[in-house]
Amino acid sequence: MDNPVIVAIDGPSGTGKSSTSKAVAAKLGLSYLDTGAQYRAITWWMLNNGIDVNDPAAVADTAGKAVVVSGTDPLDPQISVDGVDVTMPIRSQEVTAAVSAVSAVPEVRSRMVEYQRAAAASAAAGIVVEGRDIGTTVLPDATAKIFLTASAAVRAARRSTELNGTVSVAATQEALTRRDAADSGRKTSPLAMAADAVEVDTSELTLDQVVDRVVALVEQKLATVR
Ligand SMILES: Nc1ncnc2c1ncn2[C@@H]1O[C@H](COP(=O)(O)OP(=O)(O)OP(=O)(O)O)[C@@H](O)[C@H]1O
Ligand SMILES: Nc1ccn([C@@H]2O[C@H](COP(=O)(O)O)[C@@H](O)[C@H]2O)c(=O)n1
Repeated sequence: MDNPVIVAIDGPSGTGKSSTSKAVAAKLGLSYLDTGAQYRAITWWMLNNGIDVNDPAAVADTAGKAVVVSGTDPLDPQISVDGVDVTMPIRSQEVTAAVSAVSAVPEVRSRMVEYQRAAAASAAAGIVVEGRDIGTTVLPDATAKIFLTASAAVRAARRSTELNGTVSVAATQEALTRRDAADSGRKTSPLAMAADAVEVDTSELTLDQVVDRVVALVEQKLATVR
């Protein structure tokens, strides 16, 4: 039997990782894991339990207490913490503003990485895993590694459209640039492109074009290893 296919899709905020990863997984018949949702879920739990998310010692002390369970169906990705479905609440502005501080704490990362490697190991056909450090740290032996990029202006415009213009493009761009700087600047497994990843700039591409390009890259890789 063929080895499971592991696809790592990393990149800055709003470059299209989730949209692309779900579609690629569905097309290739693979599982799907949104690691950003896991960091958001533990952040939601900390905020909900009155933990000061700007106090790394308090975050580290409580990092092991929450049980995060991620679904891996690309057509219906769900996530829960301590049995509470948090699929929607983890997208709040409050969680988005706090998540980079929580994800920078090494104790949080080591727990999430355990979950992520376990999900990859148990995906029978294989899995598409999206995040910031999948190709560099979590799954360095992935079959294919993609690093999605797009200009900050394009990302902000797309996100603002998604939010029906309720947040201005300028404020959206400022927030995503700040989050990228925090994620790139942290000590433990920062946002970075793996040396053997292929960069795909999505600025001028439709989602369908990005998906086709990523599927082609995975198929090319598989042709060389199988
Ligand atoms: N190629 C594309 N063309 C147009 N819009 C796109 C494209 N890719 C993604 N989008 C849109 O851009 C927005 C951000 O996409 P998505 O949530 O997939 O990015 P992300 O990298 O997972 O973001 P985050 O890092 O914040 O989780 C969504 O509204 C999505 O529909
Ligand atoms: N592998 C990862 C994935 C995410 N993060 C952190 O989570 C935040 C939210 O991620 P989204 O993809 O949902 O936007 C992100 O800003 C990072 O702080 C991470 O550290 N590592």
